[in-house]
Amino acid sequence: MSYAVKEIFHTLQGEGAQAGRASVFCRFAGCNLWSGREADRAQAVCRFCDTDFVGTDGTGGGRFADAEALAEAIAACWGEARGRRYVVFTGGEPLLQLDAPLLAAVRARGFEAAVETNGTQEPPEGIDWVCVSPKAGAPLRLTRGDELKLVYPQAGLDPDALAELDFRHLWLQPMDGPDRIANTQAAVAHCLRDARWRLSLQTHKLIGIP
Ligand SMILES: C[S@@+](CC[C@H](N)C(=O)[O-])C[C@H]1O[C@@H](n2cnc3c(N)ncnc32)[C@H](O)[C@@H]1O
Ligand SMILES: Nc1nc2[nH]cc(C(=O)O)c2c(=O)[nH]1
Ligand code: SF4
Ligand SMILES: [Mg+2]
Repeated sequence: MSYAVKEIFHTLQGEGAQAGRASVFCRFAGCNLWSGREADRAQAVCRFCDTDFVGTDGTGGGRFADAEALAEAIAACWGEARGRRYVVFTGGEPLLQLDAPLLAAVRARGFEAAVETNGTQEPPEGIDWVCVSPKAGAPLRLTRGDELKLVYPQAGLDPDALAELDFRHLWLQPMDGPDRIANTQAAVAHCLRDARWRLSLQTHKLIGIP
């Protein structure tokens, strides 16, 4: 299968339990919950997205003919850095494209693989770290994983119900946008009310890295 990739970049994971970890981000093009066009945002299922995932024109992006070609680009992006190699597949919605051959190809190059997903799709076997971020109005099919990251607040998503699912870490991530400050205060207040949840800040935005 070929892959449409918006961008590939080397940075620190900014969010969740792996925050601060050097990572190659492979951002796939396309999502099932929004076209990515601003004109469609108000009608989309997911309306608060902070990401441009349209096309293949970003840094290191392109159309990759097969898993070997994409894994080579990911390995080249990591370069000669020391320590455990780590790739985060995101998007867009990565589970529309991530498949067993690509996981095998990055593993063969020494990578552990993580995914950031909206939870509407079943993942292939063999992902080392699964982060699910459910979206109000979208079917949640993936109800287990390593971390659940709830962008907060979202009308129609009940933290109490989500806390019962099978995840090792539960995060509230304040929704970025015009209400970021109020959303952050609300997330802090919820973490104080219910210590099952911890606060996930988008630390890469705070320090101005990708
Ligand atoms: C751009 S999404 C791509 C992966 C996948 N489609 C998903 O939604 O999980 C990456 C992460 O950013 C989060 N996110 C998107 N827009 C956000 C916003 N405005 N504020 C805070 N987090 C946001 C998502 O919930 C997800 O955890
Ligand atoms: N540094 C950094 N950390 C991230 N964690 C999840 C991200 C994403 O867009 O999926 C992201 C991102 O875009 N940049
Ligand atoms: S599901 Fe993820 S990529 Fe798709 S629009 Fe929502 S936040 Fe953006
Ligand atoms: Mg991001």
